Amino acid sequence: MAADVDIEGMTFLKGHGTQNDFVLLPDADARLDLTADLVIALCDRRRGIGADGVLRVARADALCVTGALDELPAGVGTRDWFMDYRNADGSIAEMCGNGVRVFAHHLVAAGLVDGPDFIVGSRAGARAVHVSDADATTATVTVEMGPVTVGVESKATLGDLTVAGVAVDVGNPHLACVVPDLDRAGLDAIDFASGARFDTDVFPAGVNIEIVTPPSDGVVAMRVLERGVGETRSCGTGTVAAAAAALLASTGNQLGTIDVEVPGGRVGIRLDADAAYLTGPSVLVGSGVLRPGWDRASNPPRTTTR
Ligand SMILES: N[C@@H](CCC[C@H](N)C(=O)O)C(=O)O
Repeated sequence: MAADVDIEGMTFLKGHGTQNDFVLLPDADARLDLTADLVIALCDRRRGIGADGVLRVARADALCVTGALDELPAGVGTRDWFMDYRNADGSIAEMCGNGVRVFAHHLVAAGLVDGPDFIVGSRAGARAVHVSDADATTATVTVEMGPVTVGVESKATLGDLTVAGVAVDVGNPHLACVVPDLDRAGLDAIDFASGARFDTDVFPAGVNIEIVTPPSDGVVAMRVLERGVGETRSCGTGTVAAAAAALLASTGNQLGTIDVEVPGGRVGIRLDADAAYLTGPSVLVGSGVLRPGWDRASNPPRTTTR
């Protein structure tokens, strides 16, 4: 099947999970040619809809047929709904924890699944979800996030601050830096605007960087610089990485439960031996239709005022 659907006239939805926001494109048969340029235009907060990323809602087998996927990732069934995730810069990432919650909420709200428990496909593999308290606008979603692997120690430099952290694989790469004695005021003051430097030998495909306070009363605070996006108000996989690093730093063991506060809200994390679980909100803000010519009208000819 060829990519033969035009973005003009297509329906979209806008949603967010703890203010990590997404444009959802329902495209069950994966007929849209979802290029990097198109993703960049959609995510642009001035000339597009504006978002941290795009979630194409497609059947897994259709993505294989059109070549968006080379093969079905581990555990994903041919007819599973698949979250075809793209970062705002057009790059493809393996997983998005906030995105999965919003994606699953949309499937329930649109009547595309039978019950509250189902599988969502991602490039990192199958993710089991449980959707509760769902209406057309809000829901709470728990996602089984797969195994979490803590790797080597490494460092990141943001502005004039260099911090130590650990590599954490949550299906996508993270450098989670728990900074001793860091409080919320100190976290707020860190310069995220100029990006970060990190060891490209450790992270050849780039990395998401979390700066995290030590746990206090079962809660950590976190800010994140996302690969392919910049600073976002939340990152679901990042909260799992932060939880594992914080538990490891404070107890010597990455297993347990902890809440993670991000600028966009709060999520709960449980780390078991074989998998992590992320519970948090989803909000479907609205939907609309992309008008003819919107993607060509970004640079209209200048008009002269006399
Ligand atoms: N915001 C997401 C993560 C999105 C992918 C990430 N930027 C990457 O490139 O790995 C989340 O909620 O997990």
